[in-house]
Amino acid sequence: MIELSGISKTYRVARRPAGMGNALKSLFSREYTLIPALTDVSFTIRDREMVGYIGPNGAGKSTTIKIMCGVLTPDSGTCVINGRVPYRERIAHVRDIGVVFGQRSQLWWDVPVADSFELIRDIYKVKEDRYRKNVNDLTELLDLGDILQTPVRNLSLGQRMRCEIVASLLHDPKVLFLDEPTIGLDAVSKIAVRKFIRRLNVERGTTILLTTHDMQDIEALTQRVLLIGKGKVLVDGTLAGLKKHIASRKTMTIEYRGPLPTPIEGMMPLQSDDGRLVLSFDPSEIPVSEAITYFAQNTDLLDVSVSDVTTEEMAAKLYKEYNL
Ligand SMILES: Nc1ncnc2c1ncn2[C@@H]1O[C@H](COP(=O)(O)OP(=O)(O)OP(=O)(O)O)[C@@H](O)[C@H]1O
Repeated sequence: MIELSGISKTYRVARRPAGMGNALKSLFSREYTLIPALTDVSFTIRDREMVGYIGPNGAGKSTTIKIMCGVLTPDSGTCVINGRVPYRERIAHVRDIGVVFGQRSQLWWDVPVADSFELIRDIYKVKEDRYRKNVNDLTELLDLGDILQTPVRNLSLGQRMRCEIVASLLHDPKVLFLDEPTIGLDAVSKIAVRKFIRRLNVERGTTILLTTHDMQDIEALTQRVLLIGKGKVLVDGTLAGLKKHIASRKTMTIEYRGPLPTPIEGMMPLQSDDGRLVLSFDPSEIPVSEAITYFAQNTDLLDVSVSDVTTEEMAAKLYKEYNL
C-alpha cells in the first residue's frame, strides 16, 4: 500500500551571480531561489494496483517518485509505503521497491549485462536460487538471452531498457516505480515492454506506478490515472471517466465514392480530404446507429469508423482545462 498525505516539497537553489567579485561574495552570503515542486499531494495506491501518473513537464512527477524511493525528504506531509517511511528507513525500504528511470541507467556501462545483474544481486543480497530463477524467468520473458554477455554501451536503447527493467526486478520488489520506461523506444520495443509490465502486474501482483508522457502507455496499461500539474494532484479517476468528462462527443470517419456527403444537422466537419470525411457529433443528440444508417443510405460508402476521443487528445484537453 502506498499512502501519501499532504506532501509538499520546495527546492532551494543557490543563486550564482555572474562575475568573479559576485562569485566571491556569494561564498559568504548566499541568496536562494525557492522552487515549489509539490503542494499538498495526497493519494493512496492499493496493493496490486497499476496507476498512471501523468502531467506536463515540470509538474512534479519525478519529485514525487524520488520521495517515494526515499531519495528526497518532503518538507511536510507523510509518505508511507508498505508500512515504512521511505526517507527514514531507506535501506529496508529499497529492498521492497524497484525503480526504472527511463532517462538514466542503473547498469554499469562497460561491463556485460550479466555482470551488472551479479553486482545488483550482491547489493541486494538476493539468495542464489531466487536470483537464478529470476534471471532465467525474466530473460526468457523479455527475450534477453543473446544479449546478456554484451556490454551495456553496445546495446540498443530498446535492449537496454528491457535489461533495466529486469535489473529493477531481481530482488522481487512488491512495488515498482517506472519513470518513462518507453521513452525513445521504437513501436515493437514499446509493445514488448508494455506486454511485460502488464504480465508483471497480473502474474506477480506487483504494484506499479507508471509515469509517462506517452498516452499509449496509459491507454494500454492503466485503469486509474492521477493527473498532476504545478505540484498539485488535480484529477484522480479512471481513464474511461476522464475521457467521458473531457469529451462526450464522438468522431466519425467515413470513406466514400462520389460527391461530398452532406452531414446530418448538428454534425461538425473536422477534416475533408479526397473521399474521406471526418465529423464530430454528440451521440446524445444523434445516436451512432442513426448516423451510420444515414450515410449508408445516402452515400456510396466504402468504410466507416466511430471513435471516442483519443487518450492524447484527452491529456491535451485536460492540461488546457487546468491551465497547465
Ligand atoms: N534538483 C532540483 N533542484 C531544483 N529544482 C528542481 C530540481 N528537480 C526538479 N526541480 C523543479 O521542480 C519542479 C518539478 O520538477 P519534476 O522534475 O518533479 O517534474 P516532472 O513532472 O518530473 O517533469 P518532467 O515531465 O519534465 O520530467 C520543476 O519546476 C523543476 O524545475
